Formats: sequence, structure tokens, C-alpha cells
Amino acid sequence: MNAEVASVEERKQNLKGMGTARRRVEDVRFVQGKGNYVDDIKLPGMLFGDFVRSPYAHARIKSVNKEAALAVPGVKAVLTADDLKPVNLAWMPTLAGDVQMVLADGKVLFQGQEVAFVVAEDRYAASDAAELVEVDYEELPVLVDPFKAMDPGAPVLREDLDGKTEGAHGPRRHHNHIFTWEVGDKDATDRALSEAEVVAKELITYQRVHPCPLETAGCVASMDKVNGQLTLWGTFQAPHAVRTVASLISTIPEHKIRVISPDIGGGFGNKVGVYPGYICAVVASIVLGVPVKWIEDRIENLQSTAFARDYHMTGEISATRDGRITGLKCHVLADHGGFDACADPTKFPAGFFNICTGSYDIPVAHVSVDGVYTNKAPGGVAYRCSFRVTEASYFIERMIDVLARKLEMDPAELRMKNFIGKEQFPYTSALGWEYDSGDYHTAMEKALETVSYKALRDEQKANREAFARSETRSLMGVGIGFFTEIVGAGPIKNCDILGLGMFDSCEIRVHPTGSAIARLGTISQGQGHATTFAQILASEIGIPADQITVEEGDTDTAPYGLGTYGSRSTPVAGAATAMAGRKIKAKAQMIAAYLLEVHDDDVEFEVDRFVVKGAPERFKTMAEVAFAAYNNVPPGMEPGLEAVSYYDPPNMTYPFGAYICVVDIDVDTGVTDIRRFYALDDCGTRINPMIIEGQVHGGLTEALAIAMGQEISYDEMGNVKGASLMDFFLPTAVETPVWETDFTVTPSPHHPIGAKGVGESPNVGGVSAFSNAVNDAFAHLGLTHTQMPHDHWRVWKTAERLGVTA
Ligand code: PCD
Ligand SMILES: [Cu+]
Repeated sequence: MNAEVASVEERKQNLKGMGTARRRVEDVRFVQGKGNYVDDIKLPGMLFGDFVRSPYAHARIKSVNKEAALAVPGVKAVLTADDLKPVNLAWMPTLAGDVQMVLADGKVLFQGQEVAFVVAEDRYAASDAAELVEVDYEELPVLVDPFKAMDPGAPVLREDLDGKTEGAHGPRRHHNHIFTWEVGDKDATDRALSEAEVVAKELITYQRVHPCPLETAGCVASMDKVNGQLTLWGTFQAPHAVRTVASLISTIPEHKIRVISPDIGGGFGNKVGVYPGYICAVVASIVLGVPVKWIEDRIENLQSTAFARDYHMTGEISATRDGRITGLKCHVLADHGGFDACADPTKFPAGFFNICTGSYDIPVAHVSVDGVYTNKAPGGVAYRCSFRVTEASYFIERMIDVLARKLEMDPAELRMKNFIGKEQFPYTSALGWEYDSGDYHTAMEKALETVSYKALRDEQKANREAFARSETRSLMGVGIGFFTEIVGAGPIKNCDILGLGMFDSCEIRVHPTGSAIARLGTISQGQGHATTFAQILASEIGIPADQITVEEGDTDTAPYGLGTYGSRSTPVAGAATAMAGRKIKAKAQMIAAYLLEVHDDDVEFEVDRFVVKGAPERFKTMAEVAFAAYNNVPPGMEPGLEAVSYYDPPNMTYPFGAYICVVDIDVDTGVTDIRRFYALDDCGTRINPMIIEGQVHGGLTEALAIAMGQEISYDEMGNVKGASLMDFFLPTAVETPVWETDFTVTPSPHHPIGAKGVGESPNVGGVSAFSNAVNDAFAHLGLTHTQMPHDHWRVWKTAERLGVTA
């Protein structure tokens, strides 16, 4: 392109800015096998660690004998809780204000819990030796059912909390009680329910699942004793927070710790938490003076790192006869496992579950959540949805369908009738959130029209009649999931983790030849930040995206940020990127005006240059300005072209969407065929439509997995049933239907570029659409609710219970 003569349109295209389906720059590296994951890091003299894990869900540890393990050739050390006590690291703080054993201290609380850490010259020696560590366990009564956790005679799990009646989130009223969290107006809600014409009630369980990223969790710790410098590479979704926490608990000064997240093979929330493996690798490196690597295997990942969900939600929703919702009540029993290791903003022990009024204008609501301990793995972090938003969305979208059934009303009609109107935004919900923007009716109408909803219902009616006449053994279901998400934590005034305010950051340096580097406090795990953040900047400062490097994940170079989860990168770091870009542009404008010998206000920005107003032939391109920044700036101005922005968002963003799923169920086998899945997303301004589509495909596939098959279940002894990919359902191309995607654009009014997050949305909206479709297939037989996952067996059991199997 000849920049001198190119048209505005050509120059715009050349930038590959916002709105362009720019190809992912990361993929050149990935498709050639040149990614750099933590397990690719190999350092001279590096040792390998492996865990001895508890086979029991609840047991006292009477003794640990390391002798045989230490005799294995190549074994350098075996660490137990007693070795960690002198350095005060036998227990670690969790992100939820609880404490967690790093290595079993006197007892174990879940199957797979870390008991000892064996360090050896290679992985094989370490795992051989791990098998030779002799642990003498005394089994204790196991608590698996959260509904029995607060029984008077329930086993005491956390002896360390003995007599503690105050927890991190208020009073505890039982030895297995963690917290009670309440929001909303209880009296007004009870009144609405008791005075209502119609009330629907249901227990809705969102089963325990696991994000199961392709790459498991791991790290390499390297303590340089001469310089007192600790370097930690790892699968961290929040590297700066890891550095701060590492400094606080190790007492190594923070400037002597460097945390690096290299390429990450999928995070999905699994890599937000802090795991015993990280601490053990650090301690081992300090003790042994050489680098130590720890990488978990698949079974360890599924068994012991952060699970998601495990919410048991009892709901009551009230309405008038003609379908106006008058109130909503929800009680949640939250199973947190042996330690409370959720990662929620400090003031929100149940995350943003109070988004559970969804997309509806519900006048009064009340939510209470009880967190309890059980003999299961800790976590509750996330899985393509942090902060309990997908639980909330699943809850309300199921409740709406349950109510529709009771009212004998079409579920689409009931939704349309109760949506928050476009003119009501910004809208304050009964449970306290201020929704920034939305246009639900338009999105829903577009969705219903695209799938020919009316025709689908007619077809379903005919199918049911044919089924009744025994002409078919298949039942058709149509499921709607209309969701409102809340993403982009944020505001520091509401959200902090361990006291760290949830802002995010971007620092930009423009080089003399007009290319640039941008560094952010977030970290991509596959989302494509290197592609998309460069696009934001290209549009803001007029430098082609191809000439902008985006770097994340190294705490020595990146500005402090809170990391990537909860779809916060676009709402928070994306905003910081635009704001830092605007600082660059403001300085560049002064330089351009100076070069053009006109007043600052007499030039205007046009795609990639500053043009003198009224004299389009007189301009300076951004590249020219960049060069001048290093040799010819206005008198008194500092040279250089750099800027940094720390962005504290004024509010969260509220993406939404309308999803519709059509299924055909063979009642004699339970086999459920996904005939069609349509997903309309509104994430405000779209940065890269192709990346958004990829995000939606990925998220829908995970939603399919959760709704139709995934579960981390336990038997009554607390054994994890099926913690391998033999049993844990990961959909392949075979099970995955064709995804139809669509969009509307309702920008966020407070975000500098109007963008909202999208990464989590397809999970939030998808799960309920699948589940509603399965429930809908049996609705005419009187079914109101059947629990997920809707695997073939469970679906068949439902059909059998309803008396329609052969
Ligand atoms: N409007 C808009 C929005 C967005 N975008 C794009 O898209 C993506 C995404 O974004 P977001 O939404 O903001 O988000 P982030 O923050 O970045 O990320 C996060 C998310 O992301 C998702 N996705 C994904 N992908 C991949 N590949 N991998 C992974 O791992 C993952 N993960 C998941 C999850 S789970 Mo959590 O953690 O649960 O909380 S949360 C999450 C990026 O690239 C961006 O740029 C665009 O374009 N536009
Ligand atoms: Cu979420």
C-alpha cells in the first residue's frame, strides 16, 4: 500500500483494527509445535516432584515412613507436613479467607489429598518412590452428602477450626458450616410469595464438574540462592497475584520474585487457584538449591484441583395468573469440599450468584447461600464461568420454564412478558446489580424468528400426537436459554481478592520506527489476546495491528494486573488498553501539530495520521510522529512515546444472549440427538468477530459437556468415581453438533470502546438451553425438572419414571 495515495478505507483495512476478523497471530507458533508451555521448560540440574496422595476421603494419619522412598536411586528428598512447619508452610491461605493444608497435617479430608512430596532426578524415580512412602491411616467416618453436613451428629471435618464461631464471611453455626450469605428483601419476598396467584417451587442441582483443561496444572520453581531471587514459571491465570501471595507467605521480598506464565494450554478457571504443588516445588527448590518441576497428571487434575459448581438451589418463583413475575426466592446449599478455596472477590463468598434474577424485571427477590464442608476436593473456582454466574443463570432459566409449565404458557412468551425493557437501562435489579445496557426483546425476537420457533412448536405438537399413537419412539424438545452475564470485575470499591483491588492495566511503548509493544496485566490461555488487544490499539493509535506486539504474563515486565478469568480481560484490561492508547494519541497530536506548525486543536486524527483541519493534503502519519517523538518534540516536552493506564472500571459489563436448542430423544435408549443449536450473543462492540465465534464454539462445547454428561461424583466412601477420561465426558467432534452463531450489538455505555466480555457467555447461556430442551421433551408428560447431566442413562431413567419406555 502506498500510504501517500491510499484511501481512508484502504488505510483502515491496513490497520486490521477493531471489527476485523484478523487471523490469530499466536497460531503460527502453535500449529508448528513451537508453543512454550511450562512442561517445555528444562533447566540445568532440574529435579522433579511427585505427590503421595491419600486413598481415603477422611482419615487420621498416624505415621509417615519415608525410609524406603529415600533409598530409591535418584531420590533427593521427601517432604511431609513436619518439614513444612518450621518454615510456616504446612498450611496456606486460600483465596476465600480459609486455610488449606499444603501437605496432610494429622489427617486427610478428601481422596487424592497431598500427603507427601517426593523429589527426584526424574519423574519416574519420583513416582516409584512415592509408592514406597508408608503412610499409616486410620479411617474416619466420611461425609459426602452436603444435606447431612450440618446434622447434629455429622463427623467433624475441620478439627483446626474447633470452637471457631466466626469465619471469614461471618458467623458459623455448625462445625461443618463455612458461611451464610444473604441478599435481598426477605420479608417483601415472603409476602409476594404468600400473596401470589401462582407459585412454582423446585430443587435444582448443578452437579460438581471439572474444567479439565488439555494442559494440567504445573510449575517450575527456581531459587537462586546467590542473588536471593525466586523465579516461578507456572500455569497461572493471575501471575501478579501469585507473586504477591508468594511473597507474603514465603517472606521473600516481592521484588525478588519473578512469576512467569508461559503459554497456557487452556485455563477455564482451573488455573486461578493456588495449589500445594506450587508451594512444594518452591520449598523443594529453596531446600535443594536447584530448580524443581511439578506437573500433575490427568487423574490428579480431575481429582484434586479446583472443581466447579456443586450448587443445590431451592427456588420459589411467584406470578400472576397471566404470567407477570412477582417475586423470586432462592436458597443454595453450596458444597465446598474439605477447604474453602473458592476464588471470589472478598465480599462475595457466593460470587455474583445474586445475578439470579436474570434478564427479568422481578420486583422483589431474596437469596441465601450456606457454604458447607464435605470430604471432597476443594475448589469451586470456575469453569468457563467464575463467580457462580452460570449457576445463577441455570437456576433462573430452569425456574422460568418450570413456571411456564405451571401457568401452561409458552416459555418464550413468559420470557418476553417479563424481560427488562430496553428503556429501563441502566437497570437496578432487586438483588442490587446495576445492569449497564441491554435490548432483550430484539435479541429474543431475532432468535425466535431465525429458528422459526412457531413452526418448531407446531412440529412438536404433531410429534407428541404421533408418539401417543405409537407411530414414533422419539420425543422432540425445544429449549431456550436467555441469559444475562455479569463480567469485568472490578470496580475496586466492590471487588478485591486478598485486598488487591480488581483493576487492570496496559503499558504501551511506541518505537521510533512506528511499531509498538503493549504489555498487560492479564494472561491469555488460548483466548487470543495477542491478536485482539493489538486490534484495539490499531484503531486507537493508528499503528497497524501487525506492527504491535502484545506481551503478558511476566511480572518483571508487565504492569500489575489481576489476571484473566471471569471474562474480565476485555472489560477491564481492554479498557486500560484503549485508555493508554488515548494517552499516546494525545501526546502524538501535540507533536504532529508542532511538526505541522499549527495549533494542537487545528489537527484531527484520521485512521493513521493527524491532518490539518480544512487542509487534507497537510498531515503527519503516526509513523512520522513516532520518529519525531525521539528527536523533534515541542520545546519543554519530554521525548519518547509511552503510556500506561491502570483502569478501575466504573461498573461491570452485562453481556446477554438468546440460545435455542432442539433435541430429539429416543425414549427407549435415552440417546439424545442435538438437532439444532442457535446462539445469539450480544457482547457490545465486537473486537474480532472470528475470535468471538471461536469463543462461542468452545464455550458451547463445554456447555454441551456439562449439560449432557460431565459429573465428578463420589460414592458413599468418598471415592471419586471416574476421575479419568475413560469416564469423565469430554466431547469430541463426534458428539458436537454444528453451532449456529448470531449477534446483536448493544454497546456498554461506560466502557471506552463499548465492549463487553464474551468468553464465558456460551457456557452461561448454553447449559440451560440444553437442559431446558431435555426437560421440554417430557413436559407434556408432567415433568417439571430432571437433574443434569442428561446422559443417556439418566434420560432413559426419566422416560422410564414417566412410564413411556418400552
Ligand atoms: N466484545 C468482545 C469481547 C471479547 N472479544 C475477544 O474474545 C476473547 C475473550 O474475551 P473475554 O470475554 O474478555 O474473556 P478473557 O478474560 O479474555 O478470557 C477469560 C475467559 O476465556 C474463556 N475462553 C477460553 N478460550 C480458550 N481458548 N482457553 C481458555 O482457557 C478459555 N477460558 C475461558 C474462560 S473460563 Mo474462567 O477462567 O472460568 O473465569 S473466564 C474465561 C478475547 O480474545 C477478546 O479479545 C472480542 O473480540 N470482542
Ligand atoms: Cu462467570
